[in-house]
Amino acid sequence: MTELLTLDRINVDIPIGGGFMKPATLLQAVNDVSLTVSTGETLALVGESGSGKSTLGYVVAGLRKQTSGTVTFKSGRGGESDHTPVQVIFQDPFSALDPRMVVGEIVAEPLRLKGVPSEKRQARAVEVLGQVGLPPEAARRYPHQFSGGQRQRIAIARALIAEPEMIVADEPLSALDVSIQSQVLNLLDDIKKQHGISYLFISHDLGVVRHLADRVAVLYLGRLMEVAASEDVFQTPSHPYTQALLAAVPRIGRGRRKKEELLRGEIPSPLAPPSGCVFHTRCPKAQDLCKAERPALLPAPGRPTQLSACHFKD
Ligand SMILES: Nc1ncnc2c1ncn2[C@@H]1O[C@H](COP(=O)(O)OP(=O)(O)OP(=O)(O)O)[C@@H](O)[C@H]1O
Repeated sequence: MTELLTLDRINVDIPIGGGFMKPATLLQAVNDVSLTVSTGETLALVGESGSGKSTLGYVVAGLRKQTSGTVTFKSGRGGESDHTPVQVIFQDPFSALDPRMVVGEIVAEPLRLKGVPSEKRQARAVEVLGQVGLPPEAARRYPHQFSGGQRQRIAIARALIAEPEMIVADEPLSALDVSIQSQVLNLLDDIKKQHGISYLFISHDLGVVRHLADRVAVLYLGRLMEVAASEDVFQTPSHPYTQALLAAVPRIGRGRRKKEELLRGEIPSPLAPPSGCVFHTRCPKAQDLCKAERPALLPAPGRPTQLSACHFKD
């Protein structure tokens, strides 16, 4: 597989507070993140709230500028330039759709911006609505006339019409009823197979991630803790933080372990991240070295493709 997206040492620092003669404090929302996503691959970004998943997704989608580091796309479409490489699907499909426009116009909006004539736009809109399981009449209705799951389908159609090579999906299922989530999940899976699109899939739901992701990147306080194939992350997690995240997921027959057995204390303030390994304040394996030195993201023992940023990894 060829690498479609390469992130090289991405940092996003957000200035907080400050004022006249008073410097702002820099919040390191994303810190030194390097990752690749191949053509047709789904990379999931996981981690607790505030770990920097959305901020990194916005950088990939071009919605936010990184403070330093580079984002490179290598299109698999050779000489073609008339396409948008990345589209985004957000968590809340209602606020993402303009309530005053009919669905056909909403879906065709990316083509309007490119100057595609109206008739051609509408025909394409009906075509992509069909691809997400909505009838041609949907084009003439308004967003409020649809259910949450249907609205997320409309958002997916709007992303598809631009023929992206990658979709950044930021918690695309979490605002939907549980009964609808698996339908939208299956649709995303089908689209990937049919169109060979890559996903950067942001989710805190590890069950969904296990179903959809080829590889998983685990973030904590803006830093990468572990990056590996999905089955390695779920079957033999290497980093103590990944192990704690997985152990907190209830499984049939064995329940959920107590949170305090897994993660000590609260997540530290991102404005004052711990020294060395940022996870050391909550880690059951932490030793003096962890306070002093930041561990590099390196292969786990005997597992060359499973990268883990821990001095004492399994
Ligand atoms: N515009 C902003 N102003 C101030 N702080 C911000 C801003 N955007 C992000 N942050 C901070 O950056 C850090 C990373 O936030 P981000 O939303 O990327 O995390 P996340 O993992 O996506 O969390 P969630 O799952 O809650 O969406 C957090 O500490 C957040 O408070």
